[in-house]
Amino acid sequence: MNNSIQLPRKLMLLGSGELGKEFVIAAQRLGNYVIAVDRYANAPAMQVADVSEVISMLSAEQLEAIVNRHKPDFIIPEIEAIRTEKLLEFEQRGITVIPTAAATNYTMNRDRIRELAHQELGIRTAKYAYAYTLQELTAASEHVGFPNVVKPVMSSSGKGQSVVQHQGEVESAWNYAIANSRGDTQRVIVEEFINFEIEITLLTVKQWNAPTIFCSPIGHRQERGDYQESWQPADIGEEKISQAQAIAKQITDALGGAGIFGVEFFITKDEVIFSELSPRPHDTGMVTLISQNLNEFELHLRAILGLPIANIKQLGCAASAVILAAKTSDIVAFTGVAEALSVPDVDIKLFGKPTAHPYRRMGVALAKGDSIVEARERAKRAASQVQMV
Ligand SMILES: Nc1ncnc2c1ncn2[C@@H]1O[C@H](COP(=O)(O)OP(=O)(O)OP(=O)(O)O)[C@@H](O)[C@H]1O
Ligand SMILES: NCC(=O)N[C@@H]1O[C@H](COP(=O)([O-])[O-])[C@@H](O)[C@H]1O
Ligand SMILES: [Mg+2]
Repeated sequence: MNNSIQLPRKLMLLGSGELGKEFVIAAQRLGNYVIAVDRYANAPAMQVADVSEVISMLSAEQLEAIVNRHKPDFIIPEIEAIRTEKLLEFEQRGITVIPTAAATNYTMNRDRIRELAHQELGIRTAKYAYAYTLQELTAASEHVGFPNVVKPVMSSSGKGQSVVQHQGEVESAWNYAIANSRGDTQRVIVEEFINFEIEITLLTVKQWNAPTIFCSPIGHRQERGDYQESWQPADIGEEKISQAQAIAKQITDALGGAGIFGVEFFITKDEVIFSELSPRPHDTGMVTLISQNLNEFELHLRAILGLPIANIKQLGCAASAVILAAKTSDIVAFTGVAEALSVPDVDIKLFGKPTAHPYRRMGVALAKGDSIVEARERAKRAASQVQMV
């Protein structure tokens, strides 16, 4: 046990959405000082942080200015779209970047992490190819085959992603990907469509001076490349759990550092196929707000600070279902929360995002049940009762 750990610490969070908000709450509960950063004011995590900064996180100069102003002990990325080369510099100056600056660089874009997993570590992934132009995408699609999935190399939550059935749909997939790409790379990845039985997130906790530990697998369902509901535990059998854990260990060891990772897999009848990972809490992992003794945000915090995690206890069948905005609005208000909360073992989190647009995630419903079916049904019903007005 490390008795030399001193609290509070100064944490700078780069990205301040719903995942950051729960992380800040966990950090505040141990009295830490948090600087919440994002591209817009009054972002969810800013509402619970000590101070906030509004900057472009893709700008090296703006990152430099706020790091000099606040002198954090830790820099904790919450999104991918960050000038990660600058994080390498901060790390060299003695600031701890989570999980490491190199890991944030590997996972900023889909191509680097895919090359690490597939080329360097020999991990099974979907067949894939890249393209910089529509012409290249046409050729790459032919190589990968149909149906396939086209995604910008830099994007998240399914932005710019489409399933392509035949050559006639390639051009619109290209245009959609380029229009929704974040950052400055005009590169897309095309992947073989995997007809999986279930997809899971394996929350993997990498610690500085203790073994890597795992949460029980989280099953999820996605639409438009974005998560709609998740549940824990996901029933994939012990053998596939072991296989997924071994892959998650291999790839998180290669990335190094400490913190929680959301490692995503497609599970087919016979195979465990690595998809991608987040070097931070995962959206589908919000179910742990109700399903574990320590949620994914508390686990991330403890791993970062080097605090012990004596046990992770799964508390039984639980589920989450998202609450999405239906239209664009500068006024965010809800009805139906009271109705949703009248059901036992149901909870609602509203993120406090200041504006809405179609499909923007505004909140989440959480539920427990005697079975996964019951927990999912309760979470979905509760989510559908909450309506934006
Ligand atoms: N090759 C594929 N075969 C089948 N389905 C896929 C494939 N790639 C992506 N999907 C579906 O789209 C979802 C989103 O894809 P992916 O995780 O790559 O995107 P993302 O934008 O990084 O999402 P997030 O940031 O929310 O994790 C997957 O969870 C899966 O449901
Ligand atoms: N799949 C990644 C993910 O869920 N990220 C979460 O969504 C926020 C952005 O939301 P916004 O697009 O509504 O601003 C991010 O800040 C993070 O909390
Ligand atoms: Mg994903």
